[in-house]
Amino acid sequence: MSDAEPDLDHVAARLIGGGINGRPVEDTVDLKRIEAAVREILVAVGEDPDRDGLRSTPERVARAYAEMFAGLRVDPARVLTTSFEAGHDEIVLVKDIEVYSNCEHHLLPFHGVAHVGYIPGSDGRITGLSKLARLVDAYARRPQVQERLTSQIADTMAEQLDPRGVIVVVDCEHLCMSMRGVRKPGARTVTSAVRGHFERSVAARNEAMSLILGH
Ligand SMILES: Nc1nc2c(ncn2[C@@H]2O[C@H](COP(=O)(O)OP(=O)(O)OP(=O)(O)O)[C@@H](O)[C@H]2O)c(=O)[nH]1
Ligand SMILES: [Zn+2]
Repeated sequence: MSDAEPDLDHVAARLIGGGINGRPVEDTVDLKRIEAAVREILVAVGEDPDRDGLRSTPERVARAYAEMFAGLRVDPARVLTTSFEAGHDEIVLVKDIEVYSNCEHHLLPFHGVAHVGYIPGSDGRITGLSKLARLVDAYARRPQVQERLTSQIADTMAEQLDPRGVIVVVDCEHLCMSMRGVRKPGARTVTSAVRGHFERSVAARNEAMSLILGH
């Protein structure tokens, strides 16, 4: 057992509020393999992986990757299991949830916010607000594309909350477009996914969008 494993358990457990799908961390994250790969990359770019500043870098990167990709070890459906009786049948919206993810094309970060809303089902049951932010994390902490991140959040809410409608808007800057390649810092990508009532009703979509935009 390496020293890092309890940390990984802790990270994954924090993401979902307990449990990591019953699978031990060492089944899903091979820290030693990441370390070896990072060492290879350092050699390949012309660095000396044994110089003072870089000696612990492969190990640090392995731990960072395990944290950034902890969502791969989380069952997102289990994040939304806490629900409360509230008799609320209007929009519930959590906005400006910070998103940190990595694009699966370049393994470079994309960063921004998610706005996540739903209209409870006919039983009026609601979920804990923090669980919506945990759900965003569970999908963001994987190699991702923003479109899939957006629809996965919406689909899991639609399946688990049995709501009348779901709306998810994600607004991010992709570092693969800023610091390399086309080099357009500041360009933002906005994606949305609507389910149920929000698909059918322009008025409901407009209401949610004005809450998101703060009008
Ligand atoms: N649709 C979508 N594209 C993404 C996302 N993240 C990165 N990309 C894009 O993925 C594409 C990969 O394009 P490729 O031509 O295979 O790779 P590349 O030569 O590195 O492309 P450039 O970034 O244009 O230099 C780029 O256009 C990226 O901007 C995302 O979340 N969604
Ligand atoms: Zn990219």
